[in-house]
Parts: sequence; C-alpha cells; structure tokens
Amino acid sequence: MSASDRTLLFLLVLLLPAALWLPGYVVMHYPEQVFLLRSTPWYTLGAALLLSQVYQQGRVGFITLLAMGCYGLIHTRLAGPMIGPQAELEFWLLGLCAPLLALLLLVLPERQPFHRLGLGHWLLLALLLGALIGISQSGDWAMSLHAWLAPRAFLFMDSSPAPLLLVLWQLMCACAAWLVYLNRGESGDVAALLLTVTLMLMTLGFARPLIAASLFAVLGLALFVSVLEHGHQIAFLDELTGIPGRRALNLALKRLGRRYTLAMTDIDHFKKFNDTYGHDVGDEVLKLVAARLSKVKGGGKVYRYGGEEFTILFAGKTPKQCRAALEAVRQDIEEYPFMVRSSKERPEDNQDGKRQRGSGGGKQVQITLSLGVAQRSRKYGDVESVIKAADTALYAAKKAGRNCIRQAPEK
Ligand SMILES: Nc1nc2c(ncn2[C@@H]2O[C@H](COP(=O)(O)OP(=O)(O)OP(=O)(O)O)[C@@H](O)[C@H]2O)c(=O)[nH]1
Repeated sequence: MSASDRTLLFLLVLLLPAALWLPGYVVMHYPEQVFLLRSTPWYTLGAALLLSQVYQQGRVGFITLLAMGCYGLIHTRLAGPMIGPQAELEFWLLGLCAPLLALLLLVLPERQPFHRLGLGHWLLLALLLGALIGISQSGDWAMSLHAWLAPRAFLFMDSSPAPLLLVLWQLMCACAAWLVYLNRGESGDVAALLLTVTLMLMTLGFARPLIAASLFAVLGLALFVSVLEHGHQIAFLDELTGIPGRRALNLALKRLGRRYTLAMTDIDHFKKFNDTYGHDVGDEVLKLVAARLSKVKGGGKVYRYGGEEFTILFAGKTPKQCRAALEAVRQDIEEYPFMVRSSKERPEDNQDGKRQRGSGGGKQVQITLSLGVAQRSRKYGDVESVIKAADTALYAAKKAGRNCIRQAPEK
C-alpha cells in the first residue's frame, strides 16, 4: 500500500464513523443547522472537481461529477422519508446504474471534463440522469415497472428492512473497482472505489436522516485528498522509480542542521548496459537500484538526483557513522542476481520474479555502484560544496576501478 493510500485509509477510518454519527446529532441538537450539513457535499465535491481539473485528473473529475449528479438527485427528489412508488423506483434505478457508470468511467480512457474529448463522458452522465428522471416521470409506465420490480427485487416495502439486492449489486461493483484499483493502480482509480462504497453505505443506511449528505460530504473530502496526494507525488516523487526526486532533495537540503553526510552514487557502465540491453531494461535496473538503495540503514534517505545518479542523505551523521550502511547497500546491489529478459518473459509480479530468479530464466547480469561521500565541514561549508565534494569523490571511485566507495578529503 502506497503512502497516499495509507493517508486516504486513515482519513476514511477517522471520518466514516463521524459521518454515520453526525446526522443524528445535528437533527437532535441543532435542527436549524440541517441546511448546512445538506450543502456540505456541494462544497467538498466542488473543491475535489476544481482540484482534479488543476492536476489534470480527468477520471477523478468525472467520478466527482457523477457523485454530484447522484447527490443532486437524492437531495432534490429523495430527501425525506421514502414515500411512494416513484421515489422508490428512482432510488432503486440510481443505486443500480450509478455504480455501473462509475465502473465504466474507470475502464474508459481518461478524459478531462472541460475538454472537447470529454464530451462522450458527459453524454454518458447526461444519459444516465436523463433516463432516470425520464423513467420515473413516465407515469403509468413507471408504476407498472415498480409493480413488477417490487415483489422481485426487495424494494423499500414494509416487509423489506433493506434493499438487499441493491446492496449486493453495489458490493459487487465495489469489489470490481477494488480489483481494478489493486491491479492497475493508476492515480484516480481509487475514486470509483470510493463512490461505489459510498453508494453502498448510503443504501444500507438510507432510513437515517441526512445520511446521504454526510456520506457524500466525506466522499468529496476523500476525493479532494486523493487528488492533493497525487499533486504531491507529481511534485516530489520521481516518476520512474517512485522514490523522492530532485525537488524533494532540494527541500531536505534546506532543512539540514550543521552536521550531515551526503553520498552521491552512480550505476557503473550504465551507458554500455543501455546500449547492450535497451533503454527499457535500463529503466528496470534504475527501478531495482532505487528500491534496493531505499533499504539503506543508518537513517539514510535516498533521492534520485537525475539520470542514473542517486543521493543518499544522512542528517546528523558523520561519514564514519554511515560507512557500514553504505558498504551494505553497495554489496547488496553487487550480489543481487539481476535477470535480463525480453519484455515477454518479464514476470507479472514480485513472487514470479523471485521464482524466475531461482529457476535461472533469462540472462543474469551484475550491477555495481560507485559512491562518493562528503560531509559538511569547515572545508565544505554549504550544500553546493558538499555535493561538489561528493561528486569529486564519486569520480575518484570510478577512477579507482568502480564498485567502491571513496570519501572527499577533509584537508
Ligand atoms: N534507461 C535509462 N537510461 C538513462 C536514464 N537516465 C540516464 N540514462 C542513461 O545513463 C547513461 C549514463 O552514462 P554515462 O554518464 O556515460 O556513464 P556510465 O556509462 O554509467 O559510465 P560510468 O559512470 O563511468 O561508469 C546514459 O546512457 C543515459 O542515457 C533513464 O532514465 N533511463
């Protein structure tokens, strides 16, 4: 689970009980504030929509629009006790179609809501809302549909405490969204999952007053946070390797105290590697090296400096205190059995990869690193001089035959 997923989960665990408890509390103690709770989803969903536009998160944008459409229907047509076959039918159709549309938006190519290419997605949304309103307004036809459905589909009837089939359907859609989220893991995939779960919770608790307002307010907040997290990732994480990038390093360098050690490291003969096996295999090596380096001990934090160069930062440490940790990562990479395969042979997941490494599929190649280390001192007083000194030491390590560590001279 990524850091952004953890943040989102934390937020939901914190907010969902509050969302279930708040409506009752407001109705009982502050009935005059009910309108405030009713309008909150418009603010949170509106903020999520705006931010998704800023960060070009089209999928989240459309799911947010769908959520707004659902809440709009619930707010204007289904608020208050569910009375009459027409309201039942509308609720049922909405609960049935909205998760399906969320899944559709999940698998369709990503489009921006305010771009001409997003027109097809808008049409889908309009079709759903139009069809729902059209069916429910169609008088006799709606009544006969309701009469046919009611005994078969557990509609809201005296004999049925919960619309069981609807919940099961929404649970299935939520599971499908969860699977796509797990397997594809693209930014924005979580949005469909959040919406389907919200619809399911709402169906389960529909008898409670203001439950839709409360749940959709939390949904808006969760979508907002997920887009914000995505913005943070774009800004601070390296796209290829997923570890913190140059901007994150620059920020960290500004927050350092008087004592720190910095190591610059570079993959040996990487150009030759790229030329021999291709750029995509080179990318795989970069990812692997980043992942292994990130396991560095001794309080080191790893950043991709650029290209095939990485920086390891040890705040509050001297080179002597970091030496063992650096030697351990150098050795770890040297001993790692990296298999070169064509893209067809490459395993789908980590477990397959481990098995194939054991079975000897593909060609095994050795990756090595050279490292240059420098610390802040009287000689290297500012960050630029420390980086330069570490770079010079790295050059010395290359000259010394590579796959080794060299330290910048102190005098
Ligand atoms: N695959 C891939 N290659 C990259 C990336 N960034 C930089 N490179 C390659 O890294 C190589 C760096 O080569 P050089 O700087 O000449 O160094 P080297 O071949 O590693 O040789 P030494 O450092 O002297 O051991 C170049 O071929 C770049 O194209 C990347 O994101 N992906």
